[in-house]
Amino acid sequence: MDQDLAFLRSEIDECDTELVAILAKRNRITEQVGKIKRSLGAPVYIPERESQLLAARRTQAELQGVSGDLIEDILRRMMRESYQNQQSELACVAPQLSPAVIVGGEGVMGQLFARQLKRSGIEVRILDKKQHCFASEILEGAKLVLVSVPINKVEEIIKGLPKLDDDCLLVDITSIKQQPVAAMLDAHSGPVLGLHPMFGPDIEHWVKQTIVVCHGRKNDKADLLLAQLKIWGAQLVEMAPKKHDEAMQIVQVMRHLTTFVYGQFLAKQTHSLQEIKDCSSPIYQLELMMVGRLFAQSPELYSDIMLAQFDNVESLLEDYKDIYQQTLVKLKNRDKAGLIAGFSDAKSYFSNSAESFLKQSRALLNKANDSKVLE
Ligand SMILES: O=C(O)C(=O)C[C@]1(C(=O)O)C=C[C@@H](O)C=C1
Repeated sequence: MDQDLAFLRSEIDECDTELVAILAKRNRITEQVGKIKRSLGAPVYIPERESQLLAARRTQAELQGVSGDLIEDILRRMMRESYQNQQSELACVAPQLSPAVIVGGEGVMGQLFARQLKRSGIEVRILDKKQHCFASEILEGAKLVLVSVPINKVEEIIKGLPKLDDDCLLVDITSIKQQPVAAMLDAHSGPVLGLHPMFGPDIEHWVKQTIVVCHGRKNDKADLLLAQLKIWGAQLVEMAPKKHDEAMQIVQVMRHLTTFVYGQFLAKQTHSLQEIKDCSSPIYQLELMMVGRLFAQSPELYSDIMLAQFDNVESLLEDYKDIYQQTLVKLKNRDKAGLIAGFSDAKSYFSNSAESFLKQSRALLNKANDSKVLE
């Protein structure tokens, strides 16, 4: 029996060894594909190719009694490797944006943009506090000026920019959009574009990352930058600055506020994090990670994000407090019907996405469980 087990395990080792060799081969091929795409000016992310490839391999797998979901998981993970290994050198469809200046280019987001522009062959100059005295020289002849500075300094920094050439594209990446876009339109007579990358500096690649686009003063230069972002694989969502800021009040301010309060509440409890984690279901562990994640990031940045829009969220806060209060009352009164009614209100809001949320969260939970190492 022991020998049978040892033999079968050696067969598994052989399969896994072949798998490693195949993955290495696939990586080498996708790297070459990346080089060709660079010279053709093609994007990293080709959704049609991906869906065609996934469908073909799912069918093939199912015919051989292998789960289609398993193959899709593996292939998607491998495609993520492709995105990463293809982004060291990227196609350039906007050489007219060279040289580019990143104002605040020593900050983490500024560096992220600088790296990506350079990988696309665009000359990048950094203008941060250290280079302040040379601002005019650095900005001379710039075709793209990208402002990546803290929210509470953005207007002042835009106002303080020396006059830029009329054909220079002025862009900001602040997480609010109305004031910065207005300030840029005021300070510059050329093309203006507001961007809000919905991701932090720790992304491993740009594919499928969302960037909200707020047009300031449209022209070809702005279109060129958008085309370049698409080459990197970013998903662009166009929105008016006001609409964006209102959405952010919910997505960022209210969300962060809830997480912020909850994290501080947890810190006051007598149970250690380990104890809480040990008796949490996978979904709750994921939630804990999301809460913990906020506190692992820049307190400055998140305080600024909440403060920047706090004056505009008064009515949202009132709504939030009302619902909190009403729920407490229902609980105190043992009002089960009332609680159930609350469920059905929220459920109808989520209804269209309920299925896909369930599927996606199940996949995340499985992944979280897989990555657990038990001693
Ligand atoms: O076919 C390509 O263009 C690739 O870069 C390869 C690949 C893959 O890994 O299969 C990666 C990214 C694309 O979105 C599509 C497919």
